[in-house]
Amino acid sequence: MLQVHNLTKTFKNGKGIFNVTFSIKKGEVFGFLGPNGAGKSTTIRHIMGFMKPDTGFIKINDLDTWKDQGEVQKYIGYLPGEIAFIEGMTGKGFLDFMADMQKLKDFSKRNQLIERLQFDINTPIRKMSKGMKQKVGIVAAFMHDPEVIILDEPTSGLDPLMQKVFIEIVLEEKAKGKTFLMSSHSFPEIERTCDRAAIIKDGVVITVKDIHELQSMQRKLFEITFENSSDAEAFANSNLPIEFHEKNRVRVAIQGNFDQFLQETAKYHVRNIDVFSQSLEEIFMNYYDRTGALK
Ligand SMILES: Nc1ncnc2c1ncn2[C@@H]1O[C@H](COP(=O)(O)OP(=O)(O)OP(=O)(O)O)[C@@H](O)[C@H]1O
Repeated sequence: MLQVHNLTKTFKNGKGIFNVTFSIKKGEVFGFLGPNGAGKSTTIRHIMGFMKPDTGFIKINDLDTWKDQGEVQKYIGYLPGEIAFIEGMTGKGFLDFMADMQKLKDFSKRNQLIERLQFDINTPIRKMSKGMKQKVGIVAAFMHDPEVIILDEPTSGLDPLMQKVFIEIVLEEKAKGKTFLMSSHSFPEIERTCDRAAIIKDGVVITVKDIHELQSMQRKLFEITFENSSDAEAFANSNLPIEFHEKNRVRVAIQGNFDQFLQETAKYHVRNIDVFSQSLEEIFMNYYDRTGALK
């Protein structure tokens, strides 16, 4: 459905993207993960046909996104990282403008999205918070029912409740067979929606992985407070990877295999458990460690 092949763009300062290659199947939600400045937006701008690659190509439905730009756009819904709104417009003004460009006839999806995302379309955009602007952009990306939806950091600015609504919308569209590319630097967001994800750093795709494989790379720290210090002592003497032990508190780092941890914990009286997930940056570091050469 979407093929990115050997895409290279070098900016004058030497930064850019280098030999980026991946492909996305129809009906797949594909995550594009990387820290700030990794090259996510640059890749997406090429996919949208806004930039001409130095080398390589992108195809959507067998159309070249640079050469057949006009044709390709009909299939795509797009949420940019930062939306350039026209000065003085309201949310409604912007959505009407986009609906005109998309030659939208049926407004039912648009109305339904506005209701679910809960915002007032009559507010002038310059008075909107980042999250509200993001909602306007999400409606514009989905309302014409495109086959392929490309989202550049879609949940930035959304509160947790709205992030949840957004994820539900993505999963519903996925169930209808829509294809997604979604960039993010948030692992949990990608984890809930994506089938596979590419990790990009310094303009280079380091790996493309099944999301379950990525999840198994994520270490979780459990800090357990036991009812008494003798339980904590016994737990700390198990062969689990203990990071810290003091009085009745023990911190253990688990990666992938939770069974032994659960069995061991269940032997004692537990007062509280706090969980800390490894950040994306830490997963990257972990990944580099494992692959040596990338260190
Ligand atoms: N037009 C440009 N001219 C020069 N350098 C650029 C240009 N556009 C992007 N870059 C550089 O290319 C690199 C990749 O930027 P890009 O915006 O694609 O990253 P990103 O992964 O989307 O980051 P973020 O998460 O911060 O949005 C960065 O080092 C950026 O400074």
